[in-house]
Amino acid sequence: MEEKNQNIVMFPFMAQGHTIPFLTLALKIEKMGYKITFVNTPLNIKNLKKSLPPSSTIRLVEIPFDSSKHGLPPGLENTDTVTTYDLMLDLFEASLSLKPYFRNLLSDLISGGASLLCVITDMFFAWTADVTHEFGVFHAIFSGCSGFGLGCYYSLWMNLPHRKTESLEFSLPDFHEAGKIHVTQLMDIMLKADGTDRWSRFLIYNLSLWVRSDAILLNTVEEIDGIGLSYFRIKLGLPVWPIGPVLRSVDNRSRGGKVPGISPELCIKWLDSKPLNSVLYISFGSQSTISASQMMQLAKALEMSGNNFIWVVRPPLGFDINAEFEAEEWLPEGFAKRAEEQNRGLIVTKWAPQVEILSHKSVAAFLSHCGWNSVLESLSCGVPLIGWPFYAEQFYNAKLLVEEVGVCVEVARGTHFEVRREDIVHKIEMVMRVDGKAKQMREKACEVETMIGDAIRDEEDYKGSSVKSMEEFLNAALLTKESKT
Ligand SMILES: O=c1ccn([C@@H]2O[C@H](COP(=O)(O)OP(=O)(O)O[C@H]3O[C@H](CO)[C@@H](O)[C@H](O)[C@H]3O)[C@@H](O)[C@H]2O)c(=O)[nH]1
Repeated sequence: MEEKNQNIVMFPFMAQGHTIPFLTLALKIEKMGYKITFVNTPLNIKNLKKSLPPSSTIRLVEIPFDSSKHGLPPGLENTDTVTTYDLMLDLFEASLSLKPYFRNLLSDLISGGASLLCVITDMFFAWTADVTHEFGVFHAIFSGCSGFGLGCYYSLWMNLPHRKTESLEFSLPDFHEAGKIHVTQLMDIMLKADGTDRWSRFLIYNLSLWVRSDAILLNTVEEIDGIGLSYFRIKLGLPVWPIGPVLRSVDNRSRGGKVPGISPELCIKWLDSKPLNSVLYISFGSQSTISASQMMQLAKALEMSGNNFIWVVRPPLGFDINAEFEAEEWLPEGFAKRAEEQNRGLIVTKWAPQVEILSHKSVAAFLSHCGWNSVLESLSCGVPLIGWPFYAEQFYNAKLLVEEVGVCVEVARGTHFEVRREDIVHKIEMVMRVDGKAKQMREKACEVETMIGDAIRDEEDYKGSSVKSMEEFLNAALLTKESKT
């Protein structure tokens, strides 16, 4: 690796779903020879220290933040410990106070002699673009979301189209290519939004500032996400570079401090004992869970379908998500015992080695909330999905996978949805069978696996689309730097 005397400042929003992809990207850019300064609030920096490999030279830098000055509970610096949307919004609004400190931080870096190539910040920190430009430095926004999912999210907040129709289904005025959106694909805060409420005000202010950046980087792949990428290219008039998949390594360090509920070795041993394409993997990302009644229906569906499964369980909604899992209370009587005795199911509490599981040839399908990292990890292994999106852009990720890519069937929407075990069984069979639609989906997922593999191929005579995008981004930042000196 050629050492480059160039600094890149990276600054994610204070949420695990944001810090993890940022850190993964930081580790990738570090390997390319750049020096990384990774900025966050004090408590987040403390936690991030545990996630860095010992060999990393990434510099973790604190930006001052005192939650109690913003009416937040003491020590609240991350959405992980947030229990209500109101509190989350308080944290979003409080993050605007970081502006002068961020300016000082850049000023100190530059006056300290650092050669600053660019600043990469979160989609919720678009105000950093103007601050960065004060120093004549290139600014990019990075998001771990898909172009399609984020495009729908962006357009919905900017236009609030559901407020202008009585219909349950509607198009996005500036993103017709996305097709129809159904009201069940809107989070509660969006359903209630009218443009004057606090959420609308914060988000519309923030999203309107995206055009001030110099580029958008997305953890996605041109070949599967062209519709969303085109939307942003036209809408913002900026380069939009798909640089994904930037995936966590199987080394679980970057899991954000979560304790694994099972070792990868045990998991693999269990999977080794199962036939090819026979296991359903079920997990709802890093911080989500389902309701107690949904959990019961899902468990009963798993018994009815008779398939092998690995299920990452967490206490249901309304309980502390980090508490011990009470199988007797939240699962049907004797469910866990039967799964173990019949050697049919592995119930994992807290955290599973997801990347290892999805890479195993016994895994046939993934029942997922369609968080974009999970989607990329699944498709990178050619595993089709059963979608159960909960919130944010997950609804539109599922839409992309069902309607455009053809690698997913949707089983439920949201955490209030009354899901029936028969419907779950039907969807599991649709994806797990060896013939019919299941076969088509598996073939399509394998095609997508190849596309993703090609996108990140970096050989002397071939550079994949994501490799080229990363190069174009770094060259653009360098050109800006050279033009200012
Ligand atoms: O037991 C587990 C559970 C999760 N993971 C990992 O945790 C990550 C979860 O990411 P993702 O699937 O994207 O889910 P969230 O954590 O919910 O993701 C947030 O961030 C995503 C990317 O920005 C958005 O698409 C989602 O809407 C948002 O909730 C993945 O890398 C998984 O491999 C594990 O390794 N083991």
